[in-house]
Amino acid sequence: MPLLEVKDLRTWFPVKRGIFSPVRYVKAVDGVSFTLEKGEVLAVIGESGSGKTTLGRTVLRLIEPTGGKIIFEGRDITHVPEGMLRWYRFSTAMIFQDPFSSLNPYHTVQYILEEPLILRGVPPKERYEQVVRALEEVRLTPPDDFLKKYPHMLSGGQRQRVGIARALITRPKFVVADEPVSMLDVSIRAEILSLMRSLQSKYGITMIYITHDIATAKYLADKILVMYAGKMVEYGPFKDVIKEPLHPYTQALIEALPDPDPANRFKIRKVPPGEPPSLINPPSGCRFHPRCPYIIKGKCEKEEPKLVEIKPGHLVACWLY
Ligand SMILES: Nc1ncnc2c1ncn2[C@@H]1O[C@H](COP(=O)(O)OP(=O)(O)OP(=O)(O)O)[C@@H](O)[C@H]1O
Repeated sequence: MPLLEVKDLRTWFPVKRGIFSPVRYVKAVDGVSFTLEKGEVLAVIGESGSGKTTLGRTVLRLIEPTGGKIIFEGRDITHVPEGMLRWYRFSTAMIFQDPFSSLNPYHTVQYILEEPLILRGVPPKERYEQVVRALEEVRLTPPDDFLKKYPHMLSGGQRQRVGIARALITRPKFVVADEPVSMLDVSIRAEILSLMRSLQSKYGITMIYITHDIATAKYLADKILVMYAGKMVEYGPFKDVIKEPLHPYTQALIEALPDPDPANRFKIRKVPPGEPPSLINPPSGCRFHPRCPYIIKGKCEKEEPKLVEIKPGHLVACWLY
């Protein structure tokens, strides 16, 4: 049994312009499906506004889904009321993008780490021991140097280590990490991602890693799900997708990676120009068609492509296949 199954998930936000105008929807997540076995990491990739954060928050049931199903450990939790979600809250955690605003500035590191344990009724002595161990695990050592500090006394990287320690201190089974390194200095990103990978594999945590930067996914991802304008356009094992990206959008994301070879620096790349489309009024047919270099006129702008399995576990939604 997979740890997490997400089927045709939809999260639409109603928007109303005036009293008499009809309600329209921002279709932030529009038909996303994937499966995660225990200990697997799924990277969710896409440009800003493609619905990645909404997907992560919906799966954590921080946003009410509009449709589809979320099944965790075989239990359908899609619309379970908050009062009955305690066990799910205790099994899950989130690592946030912004380590500057996600930690309470008035609390010490010790309290920030203790708080989730207090909520779970862990006695004080055990709490202290777990906090010290958590600081050691995220390499904030010696722990005594950090216990009494406040977030503003730490660097960005140190704060994100506290954020990771806080998310993992309760040993969650499933974690959503939303752009955890995008606000950090480039020089420390790899270190933080490697730390996350080592803790994730040590504790067999199942994880969704959200990023707009496909290059950072290599540190963590077993699988990859590429989102464009609320839709999943490609999904499969990380190695297969990177080696042979099928969707023109995935190909563009991979080509847009900085090339370490200076000889290739001035090579013209196939990055499709333009902006991600509006989610209130998305393009007809394939949502990517206005930017696609391989558009099939008369088809792509009219009919929406369905996901098809090209190789075992490797799916793409594109009329080229
Ligand atoms: N509560 C809300 N009400 C209305 N629209 C929303 C709400 N939350 C998100 N949206 C819209 O949903 C779309 C997807 O947003 P989301 O934050 O999920 O994208 P993202 O891919 O995570 O982008 P980013 O990387 O910029 O966070 C955006 O158009 C956003 O404006």
